[in-house]
Amino acid sequence: MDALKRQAAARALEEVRDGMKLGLGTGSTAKHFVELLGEKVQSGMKVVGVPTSEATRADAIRCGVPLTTLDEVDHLDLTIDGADEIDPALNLIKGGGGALLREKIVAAASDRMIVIADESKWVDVLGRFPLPVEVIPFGLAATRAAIARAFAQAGVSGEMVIRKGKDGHAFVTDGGHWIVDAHLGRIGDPPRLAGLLSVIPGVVEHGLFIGLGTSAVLAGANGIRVVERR
Ligand SMILES: O=C[C@H](O)[C@H](O)[C@H](O)COP(=O)(O)O
Repeated sequence: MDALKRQAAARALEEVRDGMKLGLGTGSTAKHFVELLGEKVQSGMKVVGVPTSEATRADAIRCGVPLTTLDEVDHLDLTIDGADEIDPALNLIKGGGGALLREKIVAAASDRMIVIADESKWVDVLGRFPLPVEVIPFGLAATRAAIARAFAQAGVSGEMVIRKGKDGHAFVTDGGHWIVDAHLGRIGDPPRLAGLLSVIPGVVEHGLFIGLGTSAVLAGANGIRVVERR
């Protein structure tokens, strides 16, 4: 599996050109990309990256990839990031690693987003992977009730679980928020659910990425395929 992730990362690297401003994703697949990009930088390629998490920032520094911020540059040429699920419309579930908020800000500031993954992430319908919803701890019971109402309106339902860290306490994101993982099974209309969740005051962001992925690089036992968003 790890070899497939690296193959997808290597294929995406072929799209990187000298002088590009890049969004650097988070997770085990994106980490391969950062490492391979670091090798290119060592051999002379000039790029600059905006990391989507503190973990990726540390990886990029370790690999010698020059970094900037979205305060210093207001737009990026290309973001390369992993995903937890990808559907045929290139709607995504992201946030398995808790980085969805910065990932979405960075992807939205990019001209293109290439999603890199092994084939196991490709699904007909999103939802088997629990949907991460990043929330403010204040007023959480009220926010959960509002999320449940949004689920009902979108025709989905399922258990909501507050994500725990390794220490057994609530997992805290880089932004200082908590994550509710919603076990929905099947999300029939991802854009509708995304819209309903986005207007809930206590919801900071959710893991549905709609219209952000421009292509997906999928590595499987039979090779690599590239899917462009129609
Ligand atoms: O918050 C984490 C990110 O959305 C990751 O891109 C996603 O969870 C996929 O990670 P991995 O490449 O480790 O499966």
